Amino acid sequence: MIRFENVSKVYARGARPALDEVSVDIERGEFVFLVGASGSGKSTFLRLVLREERPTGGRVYVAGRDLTRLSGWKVPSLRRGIGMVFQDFRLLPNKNVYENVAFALQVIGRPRHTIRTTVPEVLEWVGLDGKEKRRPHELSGGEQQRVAIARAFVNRPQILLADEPTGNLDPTTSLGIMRLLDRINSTGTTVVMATHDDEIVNEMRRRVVELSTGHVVRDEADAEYGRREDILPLVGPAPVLDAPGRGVPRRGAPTPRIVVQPEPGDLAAEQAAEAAVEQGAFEHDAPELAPLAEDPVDSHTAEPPSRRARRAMSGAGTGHEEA
Ligand SMILES: Nc1ncnc2c1ncn2[C@@H]1O[C@H](COP(=O)(O)OP(=O)(O)OP(=O)(O)O)[C@@H](O)[C@H]1O
Repeated sequence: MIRFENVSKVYARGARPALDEVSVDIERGEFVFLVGASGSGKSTFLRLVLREERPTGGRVYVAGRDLTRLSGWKVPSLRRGIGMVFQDFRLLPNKNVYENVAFALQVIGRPRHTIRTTVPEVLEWVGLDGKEKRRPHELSGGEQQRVAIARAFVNRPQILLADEPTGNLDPTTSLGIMRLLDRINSTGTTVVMATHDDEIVNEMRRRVVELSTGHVVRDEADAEYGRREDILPLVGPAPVLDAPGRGVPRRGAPTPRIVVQPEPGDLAAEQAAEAAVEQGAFEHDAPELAPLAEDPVDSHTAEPPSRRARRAMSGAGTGHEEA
């Protein structure tokens, strides 16, 4: 579904390559974590998949298309098949929840009756029914991220890219978001998520591609955030290694919640608008959406997140059983 062949990217003012001879093959339906220190090249990787940037060397293939040769007028059709979720949500502040999601369908020319049925369905699926009329500033961070995910998924893309989607959320809220992404993945959508969240990666145990100064230094199935020796604390008591999420220092501590006003050139809006020009790129048969059961939005459970995470990720309530 996504193939990088010896891909290098040197930015015009970049001192060193942001990516250097990177080769990665991601199959249809995979869930892949992109990890690595700040500046290691994760966002650059995602931008190349979206054709926001072009490689300076090598080839990038997405859904069988060679993006290095893709003409500009075909880029909207490429992006129509890719949903994108960001750390800072990027919702339209003057539109309510329903309108934020409906907008993504309006700009690609979906008929009104389709929008009227699809939007409530996807909002229920992400756990936001009853909140359709709220504006982004009336929602918690986790709820805003659910709106952003609904907007990215409403057109049923083949690929969902997420750049630090839990970066502004607390661990329990992050877990709800991960369950949602897991569930989206279980419908057949390929998910690639850049993250610093070691707890999430360790709980999910999916494929991990680790970048370091633009090189792939690890590509491992069912993996943890870092190698064991990398996540031991330098000082203090030894962590309890048989209790995931406990005693392991978090690298990506949550930052305060923020609501970002989209720039005039907001990518999501731009993507959607561009997509209106182009039709029919990545249609695929998506399974029926069932509501996301029993997953409280921003739950304030007294249960420790790590215990809840283990239970959720190990089967009960992952959403797989309902799909
Ligand atoms: N537009 C740009 N122009 C010049 N250099 C850039 C540009 N974008 C990124 N870089 C550089 O490319 C390298 C990789 O950046 P990138 O944003 O891909 O890293 P990252 O792993 O996503 O980092 P973070 O985790 O902080 O988001 C960094 O050295 C960065 O300074």
